[in-house]
Amino acid sequence: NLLACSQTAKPANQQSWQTQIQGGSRQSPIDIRSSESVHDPQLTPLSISYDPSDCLQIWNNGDSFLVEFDDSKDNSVVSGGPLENHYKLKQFHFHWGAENNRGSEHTINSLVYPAELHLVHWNAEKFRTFDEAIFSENGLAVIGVFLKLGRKHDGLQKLVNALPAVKYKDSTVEFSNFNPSCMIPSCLDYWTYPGSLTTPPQTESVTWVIMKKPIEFGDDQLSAFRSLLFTPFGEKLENMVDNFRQQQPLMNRVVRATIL
Ligand SMILES: CC#CCNS(=O)(=O)c1cc(S(N)(=O)=O)ccc1C(=O)O
Ligand SMILES: [Zn+2]
Repeated sequence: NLLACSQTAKPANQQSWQTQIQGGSRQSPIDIRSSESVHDPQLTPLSISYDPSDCLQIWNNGDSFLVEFDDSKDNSVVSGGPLENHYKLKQFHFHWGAENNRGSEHTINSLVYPAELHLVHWNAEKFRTFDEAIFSENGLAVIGVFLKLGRKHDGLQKLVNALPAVKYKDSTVEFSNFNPSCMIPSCLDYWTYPGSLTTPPQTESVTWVIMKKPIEFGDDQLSAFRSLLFTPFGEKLENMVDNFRQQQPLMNRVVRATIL
C-alpha cells in the first residue's frame, strides 16, 4: 500500500498530487527515452471502439475537467495491444500548462508538450466496478495522447464550446453525442509501460498506452482550457493551469514500443 508522506509547502496553485509517494515502485508519469524502449513484435494494434451515445456529461472536479461516459454497457471499449482483457471507457480528461513550454505529464526524451489527453478505461472482465479496478493489478488502462499547437482541432471544438458552462469547480453540464475517436491519432504506434494514476490515490493499477504521434489543436482551444478555474463559484479566482504531476523514477521498468 502506498503511503503519502506529509505534504511539503507548495505555491497556492500546486495540486496535492505533487505529493511524493513512499513505497511506490511504478509511479507515473515518466520520461520515455525512445532509445531505451524495447521494440516488442508481439504488441498488436490497439482495438478502440467508442459509442458517442455513451457520452454523458462534463464535470469540473477542481483538478481537470472530466468527460464522463456511461460504462453500464459494453459499447465503448479498448482491447488488444498489451491488454489481456477488454477495458471500458469511464472518462477522459486533459493536463495542460499556464504557458506553452509545459503541460504534458509524460515526456518523450525530455520533450514536453503543451497538453496531454488521458482516456481512462477499467477492466470490466476481471472487476465488477470502476472503484474496485482502481485499486487492483491490471485494473485500469489509460491511453495518453499528446497535443501540440497548430491547426484548430475541429472535433475538439464541440467540447471547447461547452467549457464555459463548467468554469467553476464542482460544476457539471450535460454533454452528449461526442466520439473521442476523433482525438486518437491516425498512426496507432504507441509505447506501453506499467504505472499508476498521476493523481491521488496514485494507485499502481494502470497499464499506460502512450500514442507516439501527437494530435494538433489551436491556441484558442488551449486558452479555453486555461480559462477554467480550480476554485468554486464565489471563491478567489484561480485559473486551472499546470495541473500535471512531475515525472517519476522509472525504477525497475521497461517501456515497450510497437513496430506497426
Ligand atoms: C478514487 C479515484 C480515482 C481516480 N479516478 S480516475 O482514474 O478517473 C482519474 C485518473 C487520472 S490519470 N491522470 O491518472 O489518468 C486523473 C484523474 C482521475 C480522476 O478521477 O479525477
Ligand atoms: Zn490524467
